[in-house]
Amino acid sequence: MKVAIVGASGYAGGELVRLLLHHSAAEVTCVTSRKLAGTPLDQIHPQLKGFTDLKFTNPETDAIDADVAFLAVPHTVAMTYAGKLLSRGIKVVDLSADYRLPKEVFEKVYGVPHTDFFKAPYGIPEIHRKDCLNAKFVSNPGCFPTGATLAAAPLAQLAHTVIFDSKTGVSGAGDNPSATTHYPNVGDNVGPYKWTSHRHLAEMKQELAFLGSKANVYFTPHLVPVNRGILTTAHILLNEPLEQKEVEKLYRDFYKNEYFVRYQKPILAAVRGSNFCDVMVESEGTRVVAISAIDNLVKGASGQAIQNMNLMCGYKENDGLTGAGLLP
Ligand SMILES: NC(=O)C1=CN([C@@H]2O[C@H](COP(=O)(O)OP(=O)(O)OC[C@H]3O[C@@H](n4cnc5c(N)ncnc54)[C@H](OP(=O)(O)O)[C@@H]3O)[C@@H](O)[C@H]2O)C=CC1
Ligand SMILES: CC(=O)N[C@@H](CCC(=O)OP(=O)(O)O)C(=O)O
Repeated sequence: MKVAIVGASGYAGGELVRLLLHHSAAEVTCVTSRKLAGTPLDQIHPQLKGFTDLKFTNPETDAIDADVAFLAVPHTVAMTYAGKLLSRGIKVVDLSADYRLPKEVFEKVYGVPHTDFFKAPYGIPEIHRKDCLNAKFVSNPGCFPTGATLAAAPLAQLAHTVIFDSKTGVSGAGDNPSATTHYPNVGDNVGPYKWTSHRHLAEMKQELAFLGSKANVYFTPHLVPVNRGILTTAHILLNEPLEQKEVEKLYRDFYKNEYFVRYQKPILAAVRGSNFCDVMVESEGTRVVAISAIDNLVKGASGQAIQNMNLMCGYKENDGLTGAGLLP
């Protein structure tokens, strides 16, 4: 199966190539970058030296010859590629935010018009597996909403308030340097940002509502000096108290058939490089603290995108994704 990656010079694109090396059937045949057309991929992603001879090409949709294309480009860019690729019979997984929300919500949150909207499955397979199976297009979720939704899902219907507090690694900001990601500003520091207004809040609200929740949902992200990973602490305020063993059973049951969600103490460094989401809960009556850890570039982006490709194309859901994390 031929795979194209549009936006392969970025972090998510590089991670797609790395992970797909382990897939039983997928072969990456096209990697695009406008700025680096003609440059060998391994000059930009030296971790891939010896694994590929691919060179970057310009992302002209007519020239992309593939069975599946991943769009690892910024939001508002993906919408200029998705429809054209689909009309040529190419299945598409979009890693950007362009198809995660209804049109009017997207336009409000992102402050731009959507120029090619269509409805798409929201690719957290643990929540929307049926919609992703055999789909021609899947919208891959945001990194924060993935960790947050998986932390709160089993209690969604029993809560009146859910407060997500996340710590994220710097690779979440992509490979374009900025004052925020400048080392002296990040190192030895914890930086809250968009305290009450992060664009991912809309996805979190959407997913908890989909799970039947009527809870008020709040979210504050923090930048921490690590390259990869998101640790989310969910404060889940319940309508009625629940004992520890009841809450734990709810989580274990909810995820009992899920390969990628493990009920164990979440350690940020231990999921790095893997597609696992580790989650654990502690109850103090009407407040439950649920904590999840994911790698933002894997379960939060490229790994989950491959999980979705597997569902769309009929491969085992964990094909290419069985690698363990790293610790330390
Ligand atoms: N980093 C993360 O943790 C996560 C990222 N995502 C999403 O994945 C997508 C990629 O993210 P990331 O890899 O971090 O981003 P980067 O900024 O690291 O890379 C972006 C890529 O898109 C290409 N690109 C940019 N503009 C255009 C354009 N107009 N047309 C075609 N290609 C373009 C760039 O190459 P060139 O400019 O040379 O063409 C580059 O290859 C984004 O939508 C991001 O929001 C989702 C979840 C987590
Ligand atoms: C550290 C950092 O800046 N993280 C990014 C989110 C990561 C991401 O890529 O999310 P999208 O797919 O929705 O773009 C942010 O807070 O906007």
